[in-house]
This record gives sequence, C-alpha cells and structure tokens, in this order.
Amino acid sequence: MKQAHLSTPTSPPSVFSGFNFPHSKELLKVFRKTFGLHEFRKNQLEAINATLQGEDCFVLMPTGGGKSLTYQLPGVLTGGVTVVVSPLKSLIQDQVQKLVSLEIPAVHLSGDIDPGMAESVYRQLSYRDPVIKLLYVTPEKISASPKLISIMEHLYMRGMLARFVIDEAHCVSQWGHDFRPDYKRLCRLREKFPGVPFIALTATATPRVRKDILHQLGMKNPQTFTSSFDRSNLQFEVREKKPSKLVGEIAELICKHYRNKSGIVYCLSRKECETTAKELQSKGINASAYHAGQSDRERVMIQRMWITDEYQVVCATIAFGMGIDKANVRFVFHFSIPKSMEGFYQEAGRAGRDGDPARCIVFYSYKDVTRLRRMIEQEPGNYEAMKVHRDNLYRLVQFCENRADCRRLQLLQYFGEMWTPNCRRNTQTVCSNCSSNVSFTSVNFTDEAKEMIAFIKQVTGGPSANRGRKGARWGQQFTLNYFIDVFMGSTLAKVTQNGHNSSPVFGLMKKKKFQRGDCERLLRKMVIDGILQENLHIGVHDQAISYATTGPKAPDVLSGRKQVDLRVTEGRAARASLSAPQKRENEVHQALLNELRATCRNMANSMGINPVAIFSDDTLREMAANPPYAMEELLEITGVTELKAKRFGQSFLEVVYKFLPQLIPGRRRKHQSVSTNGQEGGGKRKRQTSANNKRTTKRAKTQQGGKKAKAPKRNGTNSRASPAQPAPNAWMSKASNNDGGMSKFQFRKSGAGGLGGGLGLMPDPKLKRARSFLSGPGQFMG
Ligand SMILES: Nc1ncnc2c1ncn2[C@@H]1O[C@H](COP(=O)(O)OP(=O)(O)OP(=O)(O)O)[C@@H](O)[C@H]1O
Repeated sequence: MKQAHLSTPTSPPSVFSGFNFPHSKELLKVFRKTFGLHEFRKNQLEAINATLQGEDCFVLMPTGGGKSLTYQLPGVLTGGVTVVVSPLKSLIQDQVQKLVSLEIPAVHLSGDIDPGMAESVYRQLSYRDPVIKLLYVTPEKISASPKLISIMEHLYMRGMLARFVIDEAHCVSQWGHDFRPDYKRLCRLREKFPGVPFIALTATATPRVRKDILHQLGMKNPQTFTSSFDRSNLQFEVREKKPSKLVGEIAELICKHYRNKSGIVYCLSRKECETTAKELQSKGINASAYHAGQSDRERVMIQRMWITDEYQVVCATIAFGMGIDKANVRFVFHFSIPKSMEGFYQEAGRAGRDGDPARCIVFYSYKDVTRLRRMIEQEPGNYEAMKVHRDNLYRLVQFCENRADCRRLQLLQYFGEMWTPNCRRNTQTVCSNCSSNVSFTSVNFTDEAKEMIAFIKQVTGGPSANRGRKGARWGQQFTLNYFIDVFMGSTLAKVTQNGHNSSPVFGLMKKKKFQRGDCERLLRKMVIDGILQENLHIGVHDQAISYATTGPKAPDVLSGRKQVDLRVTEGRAARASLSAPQKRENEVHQALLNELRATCRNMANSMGINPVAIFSDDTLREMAANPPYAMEELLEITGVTELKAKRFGQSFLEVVYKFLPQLIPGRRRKHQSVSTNGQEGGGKRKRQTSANNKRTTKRAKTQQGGKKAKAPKRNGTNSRASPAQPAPNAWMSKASNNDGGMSKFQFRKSGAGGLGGGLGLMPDPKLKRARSFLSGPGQFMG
C-alpha cells in the first residue's frame, strides 16, 4: 500500500521510536531479510519496539495499514511461541501460508485441521525449545480445548509463552459491529498467564469501543499506537437506491469505469448475492456470488479465483473479505446499506489497498433499514445486544442521510478523529458531498414537529399503545409513510377513510412548499433522534412492518427543551419561508463555528497536539450554537473543564466577541427561556449582551422597528443581569492582559440592562444535555 498523504496533526516522537534498543540490530536484519521490507510504516516500529520491551500494546491502524508486522516480526525475534487469536479460519490459513512462504515457522489449530496434523503441532509445542514461532488459533478453540490450554500452561511454565496477540480486537466488544462471545472470554488468558504481554489490534473502533476493548481484555496500561483512519485514496459516495434499476446502474458503472477491474458488491442476503451475480453475468461481467449457503470448499475456490482475477466481481455477504490481502480492488459497492459505520468502513476499506484511487458507493434506500432491523431483531441475543445493533444501524442511516458534510470528515469524526481532511484536493477521490454544488442551510422545524408529535400521539395512543408484537393497543397503527402522506396532504383513500384529511396537520408540509423527500427526511431524522420511534411488527405474510409512534425524546420537543432542525438546500429553505433574521442567525452561528474550529486547529498545531485535546468538535458546536459571553458561561459548556477554560478559554471567548455585533440582534435567541408571563430570562444565569456597546444598541433599536431599547447602565447591577458580562472594549483589554482573564471575567459586572428591552439569554442546561451530535448547527442534512 502506498503511504497515504495525511494532513493529520503530527504526533510527538514516542519513546519507542528509533533503533537504540538491544534488539534493534537483529530487528532490522529480520525486517529486511526475512520480511523483505525497507521502510517502516507509521507506528509499526514503535509498536514492535514496545512489545519487544514487554509492554502491552494496542494498535489501531486502518485496513491494510500493516498491523500484522507489528506482531509477526516480534514473534520471529523473541524466544518462545507467540499465540495469535484471530476470528476467521480463512484469515488464519491465509496468514499462516504467507508466513510459511517467508520461511517463518507458523502453524494453526483451527477447527478443520486434520487430527494427525493437530497431534504433530501439539507434539512440537511440547518440545523444550519449540521451533514454532507463531501459533494461530480461533477464540472458540481456546474456549473449547482443554488440551490447548494445557499446552499453553506448559509453555508458560517453561517461559516459552512469548505473547498473546488479539487480532480484530473489536470483536471483544459488544458495542462493536462484530461481537464474538468467545472473544470476551480471552481476558481469562490474562488471569491464567500473568506477565505475558498482550497486543490487541483493530482497524475499526470508535472511542467507546476502544475503551471497552481494553476493559474487556484487562489491559490496564497499554502503549497505544493510533494511525489516522483516513484512507485518502478512497472516494466515498452515497447514492439513492432505485431498486428496479440498480443492477443496470452497477453494470454500467463497472463497464464504463472498471472494465476488467476487480471489485466487490456487498449484498444483504444470499438471494440478493445470487440474483445480483446472475444479472451482472447476463450483462457480460464475470461475477460470482459468495455467501454462507455455499460449502466451505466452494467459498475457498471463489475467493481464490477472485484473488487471481479469474472472477472480476464477487457479490457477497459481509462474511467475505476479512483479512484478504488483495491490493488492486478498485471498487466496493454496497447494494444495500451496511449494518454499521464500522462495518461499512471495514468493507469499503478492502478497496484500494495498493494506494491507487478506488471507489466506495453505498446505494441507500430507507426501505432497507426496515429489512435490516428485522434481521437484527431476529438474531439470537439479549435485548441490550439488539439495541446496540439497532443504534449502530441508525448511526449509519444518519451518515447516509447527511448530504452536506464531507463524507470523509463524517467517517473520521465517527472514529474519534478531529481534524478536517482536505477532501476537495483530489478530484479523483473527492467525496460526493464535497463535489456536490448544492448548498445547504439549517431550518428550524420545531413548531411543525410539535404539531406532528401531537397528532401522532393522538392517533396512535403514544409509545405504550403499540408495544409488543400483538400487544394490546388503544390507538391505531400507522407507518411512517402514512404520516408523510398526511403531512403532505395526500388524498389517498386510507387518509380520507381515517378522516385525517380534516386534521390541522393535513398538508402541513405541503403548505411549507416541501417536497415529499424533505418531509421523509424530517420524519426519519425525528426517528434517529428518538423523537419518534418505529416498532417492528411481523405481518400476516411474515413481512416486517414498522409502525411509527412518538419516541422517548418527544416530550423534550413539546416542552421546548429540544429543537428540531433539518438541513435543506437553500432554495427549499427559502420556500420553507425561513425568515430573513433566522437565516442570518444560522449563517452567523455557522461562521462562528468555522472560526472556533480554525482557532482550535491553529492552537493545536502550534502546540503539536491533537485539536481534540483542546476542545472536541461537539464542544465547539455547542459553543457556536450557544455562545458564551463570559468565562463562567464557557464553563457550562460540555467538555470545558476549569483547566481547559483557564488555558484556552480566552482565545475562544475572543472569537465569540468578534461576532458580538452579529450575535446581538436584540431579539430572542433560540435557546432563550421565556417565562410564563412572556418575560424572558428568569433563570439562574442569563447570557446577556453587553450594555455599553453603542453600536449594537443602535442596531438593536433599529431591529425592533424603532422601539427604544432599555438604556444600559454603565457599571450598575441589574436583577436580570449575568454576573459576568464584560463590556466589549473591556474584553479587548482583558484579551491583551494575557493572564487567562478568568478572575476578571468572573467578577466584573458590567452594565446589564441588556438590549432589546433587557432580553436575557439563558442557556438551558437540559437543552444542552439533550443536544446530541445531530442537533448542533451544520450537523444533520437532508
Ligand atoms: N513496512 C511495510 N512496507 C511495505 N509493505 C508493508 C509494510 N508493512 C506491511 N506491508 C504490506 O501491507 C499489506 C497489508 O498489511 P497487513 O495485512 O498487515 O494489513 P492489516 O493492517 O493487517 O490489514 P487488515 O486490517 O485488512 O487485516 C501486506 O501486503 C503487507 O505485506
């Protein structure tokens, strides 16, 4: 694989870098002579040095990044046997073959090894100084074979158990996409063989899964080596799926751009694999199906023929491809959506391992979500596991639906990387969102959402009414599509028969000049956000039907604690009668967010640290959506600790101050509280505007149509004043003081009459809590 060009922040040199270790000379010799390699990739040398020093290691590298070397090379160098736990027989066989081809003594004990061979392996392992350097096993083998455990005990007693390698370590976490119960039992190895170092490796893990992996494996203080997950040579695209035309579309893509080029088409079911392969064949493409319904032999043969390019395309279920080291895969298409972001990234990552451009397209249809949900709910397992899978699926849906943010950025953010890739730099790999010339803007649909929720609740009886497969219900059952019909003013018979054409919400979205697609996206977003929910039922013909009802977050919307925004194309936004001030406000908040991000990036670059070590993007979004005007308000923002506020806060407040003239429009802002008597404010803390800025006062007056704003007091206090409101000119002087400014900001009281008749801007802590990554400005797009 060619080295990807990464614009990630550079990590500081590790204590494990370099060649000044006792083992370094021998290491270089084996690296060059045995493995035939010349240059280490990022983090390889560091991880190898660390494990050779007896450290536990956690290695996170993207697919094809070169993880195997980080344990194979130490395996060769160290005395004793390195035990590698790997999830798939095919993967194990492939690795063992490769090692043997390099004349490295490697063996496996996977399920289908013949008994004579297994005996021979056991015998060799019982020698005082075994020749075997790497022993590959499945986690199931470790769980089920007392003989293997006993062999390992003997190795351990003789000091010949060099290390344990946990490959595809995300399988240990049930928050991951590929949970394997036997992986979870691997922590027993730690108890049984104390002092034997572990290496856990994975190509896909969110911060949450990473934490869980270490917890599950009992790795308390590992050396962690993380490479960027960016695969800059991959082009990401999500296309609308038109089922009846899809195979034709795929065939055309292959014939036009990938004639005789290798690729994978991932399908959801065996049947889909078969029919897709057949149809591609009928269009002259050399394709084969690959799925669990075929015999092991058949699958091995298909895999081999694809690796050697005898088959151009494999139409496969997800079981295909893990660990296959085929460099020249030019495309990975998802005929139906994958089950999770991790699954998607792992599958897509099988393209372009040689570093040349490759294309990854997901064909997305919301109908597939119902199919997948049904599959998830039919899988054996407890409710928790099912819920995790369902959440993973909805996260992927959210990715597919977001047509505004860079796809690469979305993926990297999902994996916890906080930097902005320059996706547009390369026209061959620019993602479908960055190459689109449609511009988006955010529209607040909270009022409409409230009406919809009230209607759905009224007709369905709320969430408790539709629970259970055949549960008792007081309300009626309707699908999300039915509600879309109602809100779009459809005159379908079922709508009129139910009398919903006379409801006030009938045609609500049509009146807003919305297209059906936009209305669909809004309702799906409400499902993703938990404002609505879909309950899966099995119909009379064994068909899965999802009935919609209100979700757990609906009360937050009704009470005004949660806002419902949808990104729509600007033209549509205008048609949706977004008021001019509303639009201006959105733009200001977006511009503020951009500048906050730039500040964070620049600071991080100058300090040589990751921007996330300063503030996460979620924190910056919250800051932009609800700008802090003082240090104490900054401290209210999720992710801002006192230490961070002290170290970095001033720079961020200065950015906010720069936007003050636009942020003080003298009218009620989004997150303001309104007391029952119509007076605003009334909360413990109010974000209030500075009073002694004449420019803004004047502006506020104008915006109120000439209504006189309450005269600001210069240094007085006011019952509705925030205790921390520096005047802009005072802020500027604070900024130059360079003392962190914290104490002064906290205790200085400026004039507090506020603008626009003393409008207090109070952050609503509940709203902040409810604000997910979806609801910040610029997040969710339709
Ligand atoms: N330092 C290096 N120089 C050149 N090639 C390398 C280097 N390290 C690894 N490779 C090659 O890169 C390819 C991918 O490596 P490897 O199979 O270890 O990736 P991986 O991270 O385990 O991927 P996956 O997640 O798909 O299993 C292999 O062909 C390997 O030989």
